[in-house]
Amino acid sequence: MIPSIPIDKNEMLKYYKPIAIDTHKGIQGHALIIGGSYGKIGAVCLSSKAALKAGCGLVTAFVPRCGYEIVQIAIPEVMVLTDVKKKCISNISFDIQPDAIGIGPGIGQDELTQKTFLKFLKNNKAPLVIDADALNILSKNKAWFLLLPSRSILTPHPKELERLIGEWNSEEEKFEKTISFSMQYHVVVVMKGAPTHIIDGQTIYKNTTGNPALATAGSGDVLTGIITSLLAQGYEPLQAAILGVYLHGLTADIAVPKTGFQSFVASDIIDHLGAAFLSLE
Ligand SMILES: NC(=O)C1=CN([C@@H]2O[C@H](COP(=O)(O)OP(=O)(O)OC[C@H]3O[C@@H](n4cnc5c(N)ncnc54)[C@H](O)[C@@H]3O)[C@@H](O)[C@H]2O)[C@@H](O)CC1
Ligand SMILES: Nc1ncnc2c1ncn2[C@@H]1O[C@H](COP(=O)(O)OP(=O)(O)O)[C@@H](O)[C@H]1O
Ligand SMILES: [Mg+2]
Repeated sequence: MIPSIPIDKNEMLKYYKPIAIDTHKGIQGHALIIGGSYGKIGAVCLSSKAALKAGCGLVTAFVPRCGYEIVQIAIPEVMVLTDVKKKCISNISFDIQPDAIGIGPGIGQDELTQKTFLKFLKNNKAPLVIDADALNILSKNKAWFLLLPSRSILTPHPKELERLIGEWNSEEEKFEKTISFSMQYHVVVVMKGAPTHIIDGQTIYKNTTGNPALATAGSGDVLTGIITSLLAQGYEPLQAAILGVYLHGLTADIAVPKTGFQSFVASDIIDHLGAAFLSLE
């Protein structure tokens, strides 16, 4: 047994900050979600909507041109910026100042996308959540890890983790390698799975919420949106990762008695975020 700290309601109540009575959208956090490619704009819709529903004041999505109408129609509350290219992201450029950026859902691995991702990392100062193909691009270009802001949050599923740290022969070895990785690059690693563990240097946190209903397309894209939102609202990276993973899992625990396991989809996570937050009040 690997010693870990349970992520449960008691732990959450240490971190959770209720919304201030006099807040307004301008100080409630602005999250930017960068992602999407032809056929995978849905990933950005899920992340962006989740970011809003996790409490951000403002959310902007940066997508290829083919995603413009899709995001505007799917989620009118989200602002949209578009790349010059139609089907993939080729030039990440914006004149807003987001409080946190989530990058990767549905972004693909086109050569142009890889190039602009490098340029983005060289210039970026905002706190980051890195997911999906942005992780896969980093795995292919390991020198780029050094460009990540300290305390960036990485959210790999097991296959993405293997691409990042290499194969392991036992659970112990998987944790050892992830701990070394977290310490080497000063990043928080959300090791998604059943259950999800969060690694911050030598400390391991183990989530206690969630169930197999979450084994559904887009479930990780929603998690990226939630964590980016919490980061934009001023939670410290480790707290944003822990609270995000806890709330994400809790939505499935709340929803399953109504939806069953089979018919629970990623949008149900978003729909049950309100109930998950209320359980902390
Ligand atoms: N509606 C959409 O637009 C969607 C877009 N998506 C995007 O699609 C792209 C590809 O993502 P994928 O994750 O499917 O592709 P990957 O190739 O990264 O991962 C799929 C592989 O990982 C393995 N894997 C995944 N979870 C695992 C687990 N818990 N244990 C063991 N093996 C596991 C699978 O068996 C498969 O071999 C990403 O950019 C993602 O954001 C997906 O999130 C699905 C929904
Ligand atoms: N059996 C399970 N029990 C609990 N959580 C699960 C289970 N299967 C998947 N999940 C969760 O669902 C999410 C899946 O993320 P990911 O594989 O990135 O999905 P996608 O890329 O389709 O959005 C992770 O948060 C993971 O922990
Ligand atoms: Mg994913």
